[in-house]
Amino acid sequence: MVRILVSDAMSEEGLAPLLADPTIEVVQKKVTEVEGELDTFDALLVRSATKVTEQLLQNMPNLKIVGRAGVGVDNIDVDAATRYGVVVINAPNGNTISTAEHTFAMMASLVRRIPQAHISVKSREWNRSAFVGVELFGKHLGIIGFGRIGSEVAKRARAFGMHVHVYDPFLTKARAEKIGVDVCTLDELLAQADIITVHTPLTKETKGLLGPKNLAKTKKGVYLINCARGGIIDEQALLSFLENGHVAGVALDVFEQEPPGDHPLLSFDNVIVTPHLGASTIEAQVNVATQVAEEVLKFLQGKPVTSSINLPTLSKDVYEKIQAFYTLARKMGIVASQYMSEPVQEIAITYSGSVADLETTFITRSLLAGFLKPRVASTVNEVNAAMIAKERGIAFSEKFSANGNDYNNSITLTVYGENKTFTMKGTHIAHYGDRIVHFNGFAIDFAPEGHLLYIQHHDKPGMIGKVGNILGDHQVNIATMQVGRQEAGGKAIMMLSLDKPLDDALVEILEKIDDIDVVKRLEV
Ligand SMILES: NC(=O)C1=CN([C@@H]2O[C@H](COP(=O)(O)OP(=O)(O)OC[C@H]3O[C@@H](n4cnc5c(N)ncnc54)[C@H](O)[C@@H]3O)[C@@H](O)[C@H]2O)C=CC1
Ligand SMILES: O=C(O)C(=O)COP(=O)(O)O
Repeated sequence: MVRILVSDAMSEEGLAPLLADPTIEVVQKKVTEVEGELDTFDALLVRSATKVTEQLLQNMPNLKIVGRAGVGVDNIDVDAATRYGVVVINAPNGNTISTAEHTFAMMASLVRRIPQAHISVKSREWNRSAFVGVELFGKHLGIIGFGRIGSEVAKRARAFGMHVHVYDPFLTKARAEKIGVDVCTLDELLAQADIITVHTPLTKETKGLLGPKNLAKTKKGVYLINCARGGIIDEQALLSFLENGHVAGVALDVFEQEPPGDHPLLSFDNVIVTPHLGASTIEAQVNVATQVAEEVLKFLQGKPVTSSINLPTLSKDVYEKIQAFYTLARKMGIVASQYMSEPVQEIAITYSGSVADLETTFITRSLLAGFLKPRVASTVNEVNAAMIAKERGIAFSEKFSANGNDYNNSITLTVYGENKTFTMKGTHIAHYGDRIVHFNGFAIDFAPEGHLLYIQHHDKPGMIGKVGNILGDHQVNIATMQVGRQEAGGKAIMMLSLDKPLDDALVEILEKIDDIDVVKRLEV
């Protein structure tokens, strides 16, 4: 039974695919309520409240995937998750419209002082002159961060007759032209805007983006809005610019600390606030929960996920094309790692023929994961394979060749060790399967599967018989046997597929046979 912990409030309708699956148990509780059983969960679904720290990941050794029902993953230690081989996915567009609408609601509320007027009337006052606002029409709106939400805000602003200025260092000219916005530098935006709204993620670069220096560059009487992440507008700096009257008003949905407690910003009449409600609509919550539920389900069924933060993104089409090579590469990695039972410095992979045209990042990661698996105690998979290889000083490279070298497709793997170099070549043949067609300098043809026994010997009459007799005497059945040699009477190899793994004693007996140089068990 797969166990999924849903530790923040999530739409039941969205979670339906998981709740309906009889092989899955969904536990909807806070982390603190299940401390004794954290090691039993396979998946963790969160919103922004749960902090997925390295400590929590350590306490959940069975965890395979974290699903964020929303956009921001700043509450998840993605680096640590990657190190532990845990996939992190989010639901990137389910709450875009809701957050853009909330931003706009905040903007209108801010300039027309609706929350303040509301409190006044509820207090039985009728003070029309105290709540004179300004129009949005004709004003200059500065949007910092022009991704999904920023661009939806821009559409709405244009419908209100506003002039839109955008700052986003990663926005391509082509996209800006297509949307028809005025792209400017941050300084230009700060100087021109009557209202500034931020829609970036919280990163090292955006933390404090609107701090004392940049706030000083804004127009006197500017309005500021943050419906993205607390800290993009520096709260301390904001206090002084409100105190000196430079900033006319602020709308905040998010805070550096949530909840903000008794924060001095809350005392200002011209600061309006909501408790991180950007994504809090029925529609957005169904959308994001559905997106993560479907993705987690796919992942648990071994299918590719499309919204991973720490894995290359794969569409279903691409996955179907690479699937066979992904499996072949994994097996080649496992075999090579056992054959090269010594420290290695470099793994070079050449993709030839039809496979060279495919998205190979994932195939390479699969090969690396296979290679590292027998060597590392912790989980190793496509998420962390490249990182673990780097940590262990193993360089890897990919080369591509249109020519399949006698095969429609092939993957050639060369492993450079401290004392020797090992090469193998594999191919995938439709309706036939994975074959290793070159091994350690010998042409051969075997399936990289099950309990394999590799023997390197001198090409002499009777060698096959000797090996066969010893295995037979010890009740080890040989399922298949392939042989290869470089030249008659020279070096030769046998690759046997056995019905059960060989024990150490039998390996020693085989090693003692005259003219046998190498005996290696390869478990795939
Ligand atoms: N208040 C709420 O409940 C919600 C808040 N959010 C937050 O809104 C923010 C934006 O979300 P999306 O639009 O979906 O993300 P997105 O990834 O589509 O857009 C972010 C944009 O910021 C830009 N950017 C990155 N670094 C920048 C920098 N240094 N300066 C200027 N631009 C920069 C990126 O190029 C990108 O275009 C995120 O922080 C997200 O967590 C999202 C949903 C709900
Ligand atoms: O999606 C995001 O980034 C949000 O900020 C929404 O947060 P929430 O899921 O409402 O806690």
